[in-house]
Amino acid sequence: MGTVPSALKHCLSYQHLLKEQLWIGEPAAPPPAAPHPGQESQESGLPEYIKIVEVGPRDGLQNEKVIIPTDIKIELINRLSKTGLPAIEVTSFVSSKWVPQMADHKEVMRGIERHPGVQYPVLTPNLQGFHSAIAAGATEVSVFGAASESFSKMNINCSIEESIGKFEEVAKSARNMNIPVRGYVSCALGCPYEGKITPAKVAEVSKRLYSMGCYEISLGDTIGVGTPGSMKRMLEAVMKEIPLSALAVHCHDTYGQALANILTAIQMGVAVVDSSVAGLGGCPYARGATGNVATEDVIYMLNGLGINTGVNLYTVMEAGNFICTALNKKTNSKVAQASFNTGTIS
Ligand SMILES: CC(C)(COP(=O)([O-])OP(=O)([O-])OC[C@H]1O[C@@H](n2cnc3c(N)ncnc32)[C@H](O)[C@@H]1OP(=O)([O-])[O-])[C@@H](O)C(=O)NCCC(=O)NCCSC(=O)C[C@@](C)(O)CC(=O)[O-]
Repeated sequence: MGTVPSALKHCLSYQHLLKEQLWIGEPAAPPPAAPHPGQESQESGLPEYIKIVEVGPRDGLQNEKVIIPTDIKIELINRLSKTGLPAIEVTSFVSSKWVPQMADHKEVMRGIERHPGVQYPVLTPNLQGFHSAIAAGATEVSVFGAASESFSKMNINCSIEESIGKFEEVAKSARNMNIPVRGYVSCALGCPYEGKITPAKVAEVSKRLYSMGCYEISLGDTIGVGTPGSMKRMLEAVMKEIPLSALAVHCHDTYGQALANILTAIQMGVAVVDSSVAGLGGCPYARGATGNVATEDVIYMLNGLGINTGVNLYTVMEAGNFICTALNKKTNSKVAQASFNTGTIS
């Protein structure tokens, strides 16, 4: 390399490292038998396995200004189903007047190819949504509450107390049909209308969702304002009420803190992480909030920590490329940006 300028030297060696897959990570083999998230810990104390819940097709696409054709959504989900992801949130059974981007929920649900071992949850805010979801073939649903009164009102048009009543109806019907229910708590680290939310309020709403039978509680940093400090304080409060094995984190990346917040959560033992391919998304009721942390970036970090996810990073990047091309937008995943720029993926 005697005459190669130093900048180019750096570039060559960077590509060499990528080729060796030191950073990208070998396509991970799926875990031998679907382990319970967080069941085992590494010597470092970090979980051996982390379950990634892909929320891009719902949380990501609900926030796009244009209405995305149904066949593009179906193709995205079919591609994601082949990556090893254990759970892909498909759509929402909400009012099409409120969220027109999800109006084709039935067609999407009916159109996707389901892969064995993959869960396909959908959002259902009330019994009406639950019954439509089941009629369309849903086998898992999520209710979505908030730790902020104002956000609850803006998002689902009712108070926290009223929402709990609606979720209880969903949980009861789901129990009778053996349908698992996941629960979200939005504004866990801050609210777009009220600002600060106390960890005690997050713990209280989480406990109510868990007590009604939600098997997992996903704690949403809806507007991405959290920091590792506020994540730690919030989790400490919630962990007093709910077993760690039932907790997930759902971090938007508005302030660039999502990966740091996720690392904090997994250091505390949380073993379920929500993320969105290409970092798509936001929330229609949280103006300015950017997308979820990119799935590609989470897998890259977890690969580097030696944590198994069973997910193939390359195929997720390809799915990300597919949807970004369809939307004519740039990926928000730093890992995908770096890999495409260096020609590792073409
Ligand atoms: C919750 C509702 C439906 C209440 O909506 P509402 O207007 O209060 O409901 P209503 O019971 O008074 O009924 C009014 C109309 O809505 C219909 N309706 C009633 N329920 C349904 C339903 N399930 N599906 C379809 N239609 C429904 C109902 O049939 C009726 O229709 P009309 O007679 O006027 O023609 C409404 O407020 C809504 O759709 N909100 C949208 C909520 C939403 O999707 N938000 C974004 C997802 S949450 C999120 O992104 C955060 C999360 C989960 O990612 C975590 C985080 O980041 O924090």
